[in-house]
Parts: sequence; C-alpha cells; structure tokens
Amino acid sequence: MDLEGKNVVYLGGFGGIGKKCVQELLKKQIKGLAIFDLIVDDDLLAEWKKQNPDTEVFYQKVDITQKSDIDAAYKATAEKLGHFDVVVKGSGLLDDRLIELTIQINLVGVINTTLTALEYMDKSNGGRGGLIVNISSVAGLQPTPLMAIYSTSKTGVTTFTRAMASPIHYAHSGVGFITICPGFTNTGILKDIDKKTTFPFYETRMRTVFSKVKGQTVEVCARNIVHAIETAQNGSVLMLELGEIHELDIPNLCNPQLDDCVFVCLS
Ligand SMILES: NC(=O)c1ccc[n+]([C@@H]2O[C@H](COP(=O)([O-])OP(=O)(O)OC[C@H]3O[C@@H](n4cnc5c(N)ncnc54)[C@H](O)[C@@H]3O)[C@@H](O)[C@H]2O)c1
Ligand SMILES: CCCCCCO
Repeated sequence: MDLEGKNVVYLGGFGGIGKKCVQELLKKQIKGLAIFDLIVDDDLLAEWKKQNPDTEVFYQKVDITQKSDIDAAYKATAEKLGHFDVVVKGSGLLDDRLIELTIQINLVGVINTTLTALEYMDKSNGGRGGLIVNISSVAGLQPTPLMAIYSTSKTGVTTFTRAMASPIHYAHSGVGFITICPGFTNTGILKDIDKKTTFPFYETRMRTVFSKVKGQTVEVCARNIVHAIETAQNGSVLMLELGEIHELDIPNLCNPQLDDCVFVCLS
C-alpha cells in the first residue's frame, strides 16, 4: 500500500520496535498517525509532532486487555481522522511466568483490536477497506520450547491473521491482512530471558546459546516492517530475520473440497 496521505494506527508505538516503525512511517508523508499504547514518551511524542507538522500525530492510552479501552481509542481516532487505512498491532509481552497476561495481551488483545478495527474499516459496513498488520514472531511459526506460552500465543496470532486473510473475508471487507514474524531483534523484550522462560534454564548451555544468538537491529526490523506494509499482498506471512525479508510459502493442508470454505487459499 502506498502510505502517502494515509491514516495509520500503531499499537505499541512506544515499544522498542514500535518507536522505530513510527519513525519510518513518519518519513512516508502519512496524513494521520494514532499511537495506541499502555505507556507514552511525552518528549518523543512532542518531537514527532514538531518534526512532522503536516501529519496529525496523537496518542491514545490503551490497555489492550481492556475492551473498553480499545473501543474508546478507535472511536476517538475515527472522530479525529475520519477513517484509518492501516492498523499495525505491535503490542506484546514475553514472560512465560505470566500465563494469562501473555495470552490476554498477545492473542486476545490482537483479536479484539482486530475485530474492533474492522468495525470501522470493513467496506460492507461503510468503511474504506485497508490493511491490518499483525506482528507475530518466529516463535509463532514453530514451537519454541524455551518460551512455550509466548510461542503458543504467537502461533495463535499467525493462525488468526492467516484465517482473517481468507479471500472470502477480503472480498467482503476489502481489508487485507499480513503477518510479520521477526526473529531476534535487539529490544528490551529479550533481556533477563532466564526470568521469563517457561521453566528455569535446565542447563547453562541453553542460556549460553541464547545469550549468543545474533539479533537484528531494531532499525532494520522497522524498515522491513514498513517495506512489507508498502509491498506485501493479502495473506502474506513474512519472516524478518537478520535484516532480510523471507516470504513464507505455507502449504495448504486442507481437503481441496474445503479449500475456499475453511482455509486460506493463497492462490
Ligand atoms: N524483539 C524481538 O526479538 C521480537 C521478535 C519477534 C516478535 N516481537 C514482537 O514484536 C512486538 C514488539 O516487541 P518489542 O521487542 O518492541 O517489545 P517491547 O516490550 O519494547 O514493546 C512492547 C510494546 O507493547 C506494549 N504493551 C505491552 N502490554 C500492553 C498492554 N496491556 N496494552 C497495550 N500495550 C501494551 C508496550 O507498552 C510496548 O509498547 C511484540 O509483539 C513482540 O512479541 C519481538
Ligand atoms: C527463540 C524465539 C525468539 C523469539 C523472539 C521474540 O519473539
């Protein structure tokens, strides 16, 4: 999608990846940017507003575990911007010791913020269509024993987003969906990992290996997320690993007779 003149909602815009994505998005002459987050960096927000006088930049405090917050934020954004073209879901928690909160934020939060956004974007409901980008993880592509609950939540994000990308839904709503699966990216989410894993490290080797894994910079990850927003097609699942974008060709495992009724047909 060409981002010039578009309205964007970014959930988690003050997070590690979020801040850099916002900075990249603001380079694209977007018309409006709503940042939904639990936290705010007032100085950074003021700087973004000052540096981008032609873009309406504003913050909405949102706890995505609270449906009332989600509803209020989207309502206020629709009133301020009229409509929104792109919604990026970049909120997240990695802490397997907080089981319910992990699922509430990473999965239920993504589902609720998606379905509420659709109320405004769905062409069959008077919307203009658009693009919803859900940030999963490489841990949402294959089981990750180290953080099994996080991996489960992210696998749910990947599956939910692929299901929402069904051509059946797209033909109805005009809202496309893409799944972004970053690999290790140098933000705070990976710090103190041995306090966040499903179980304490069984052996120091796992810990040694984990602390030695080479991650990508946040800047490169953010640039690739924005590139994906501009170029990816509905249903794309993109792994962003070590500065590269890999479009994943996930096979349809369904009965051909059900192909267009149940599963995404990535034709
Ligand atoms: N950093 C990585 O290695 C990596 C890899 C793959 C996927 N991801 C995913 O990318 C996204 C951003 O991660 P990050 O590394 O920038 O982490 P981060 O911790 O810096 O950012 C997380 C963001 O989510 C927000 N958030 C947390 N709980 C919330 C709540 N209840 N309501 C609203 N907002 C809430 C935080 O305020 C923050 O803005 C997450 O979904 C994460 O799972 C990160
Ligand atoms: C091994 C999986 C690393 C996941 C990084 C945070 O999504």
